[in-house]
Formats: sequence, structure tokens, C-alpha cells
Amino acid sequence: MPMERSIGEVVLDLQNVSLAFGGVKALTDISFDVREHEIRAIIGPNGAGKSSMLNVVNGVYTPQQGSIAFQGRTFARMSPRRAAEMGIARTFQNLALFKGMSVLDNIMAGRNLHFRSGLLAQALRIGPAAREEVRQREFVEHIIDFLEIQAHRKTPVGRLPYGLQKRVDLGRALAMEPRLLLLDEPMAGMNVEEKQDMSRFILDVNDEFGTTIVLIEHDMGVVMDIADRVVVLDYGRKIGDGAPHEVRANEDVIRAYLGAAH
Ligand SMILES: Nc1ncnc2c1ncn2[C@@H]1O[C@H](COP(=O)(O)OP(=O)(O)OP(=O)(O)O)[C@@H](O)[C@H]1O
Repeated sequence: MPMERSIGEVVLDLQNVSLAFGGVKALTDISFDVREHEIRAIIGPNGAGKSSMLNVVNGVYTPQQGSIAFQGRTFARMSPRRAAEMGIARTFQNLALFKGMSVLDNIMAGRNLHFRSGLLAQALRIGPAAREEVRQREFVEHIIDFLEIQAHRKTPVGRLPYGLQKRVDLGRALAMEPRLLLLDEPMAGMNVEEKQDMSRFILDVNDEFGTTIVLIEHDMGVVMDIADRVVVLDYGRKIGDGAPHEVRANEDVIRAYLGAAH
């Protein structure tokens, strides 16, 4: 049974974050927070700074100013290693899967890279490592069932339709048992039916695993359907923040969207 949805305390809190690449200001004085169990969307026209924002959260980019607090600990910067250790996982706009490997092995790889202890023993399949391998595999099988991709377990990922590849990418991130899941355009390039499926899986992950989710999404309809709160960026600045119906009625947001070629 799905858990009762209840949004909790602030788990991620960005304060006055600014990031520039040489003369290009990707983010200017951005503050926003994410609450436990929330689905938080980041939207905005092309080049608004959405991907940069995710890369600040998972430690790939170091902001010149500002701070990031995750689960009560405040940092001037997050390193990718620390982000992973603290349970922040992400999917990518361009899939980061091993195309020649099976669905099962891709998701397993996501788990092994994260829980990397005793890899040599695991490779040799001896003693406790053999039991550990069984336990890890059970968890991965659970994800495969959950995402309804059992029929494709052994299929090389590169042979699957794009929508299913995106689902495997979600599975790879879930294998890390994240506390915070960052999704970079999880519906990009999908048809309507695939978008509906992905929306449902994101809602189910949020419900059944209790995972807090931050996602970048271009499709306003999807955002309105699944997000609890939305941050709107434009030219690296925050121009809106609130419930979907609030940001949709925000004059600055309407102007940014009407002015942008979409
Ligand atoms: N590594 C980088 N080096 C230089 N400039 C960068 C880099 N990454 C992003 N930028 C610049 O920062 C700005 C914000 O880019 P970003 O990719 O974060 O926007 P976005 O909202 O994710 O765009 P899109 O919707 O097109 O993916 C852009 O002007 C971009 O050219």
C-alpha cells in the first residue's frame, strides 16, 4: 500500500547561490528549498540554468557564492563523492547507460558502483560475498518488477525503445537507494504515452519508496500534474517559486515563456 503522502521538513536548502563560467552568469543569487518527500520541479526556457542548478546540488559545479545545506549540514560546495555518500543520485538528459549490457546488468552496475565494498570478493563469489551478491540481486529484481521491465531483463539496453531506456536509467538511479533523486528531463524525447508512463513511475517512486525528487522538465502539463512546488529560472535568475497553479499565474513566468522560442 502506498504511504500517506505527507511533505516533511526541509532537506535541501540552497542560499544565495551564484555560478559563473568566465563571463557567463549561469546562476545569480538563487535560493530555494526542497522538503522531504516532495516532488520539486525546476522549469525555465533553454539556457535558464536548470542543469547548472542540478550540477551544483550534486557537486559537479562549485558555485562562486552561496551555500548548500543537505540534511542539516551546510557546505560552501558539495563534492560528487559527498553527494553520493549522502544519498543524492541523478539521471542524465543524455542517458548514461551501457548500451551493450542487459537491463539487469545496467541496474546492477548502478548498485555495485554505489555499494562498492568487497568488489574483488564479489567478483570471486566467495563466502559472505556470495550471499551479498544474492541480496543485491534481489534488490535489483525488486526494482525491475517495480518498473515493469521484467520482460526485458536480459535485453541489451541499446535495443530497447527510448522510453524504456529512460525507465532503465531511472532504475539505475533507484538502485542507489537515494534519499534525494535528481531527474534531468526524464520525459525528454518521449511520446505522450511514454510521458504518462514515466509520470506514473515518478509518482510511484515518490509514494512507495518515499524518495524526495527534484526534476527538470520542459513539459508544463507534466509539471502541473506531478510537482508539489515549482522553481522557475530565467537567464540564471529565479523568477517564480510556488505551487504549480501559482507559478502558472505569475506574470514574470508567463512573459518568460511567451518570450521564449519553444
Ligand atoms: N560547462 C559550462 N561552461 C560554460 N558555460 C556553461 C557551462 N554549462 C552551462 N553553461 C552556460 O550556462 C547557462 C545555463 O546553462 P544550463 O545548461 O544550466 O541551462 P538549462 O536551463 O539547463 O538549459 P537547457 O534547457 O537548454 O538544458 C547557459 O548560458 C550555458 O551556455
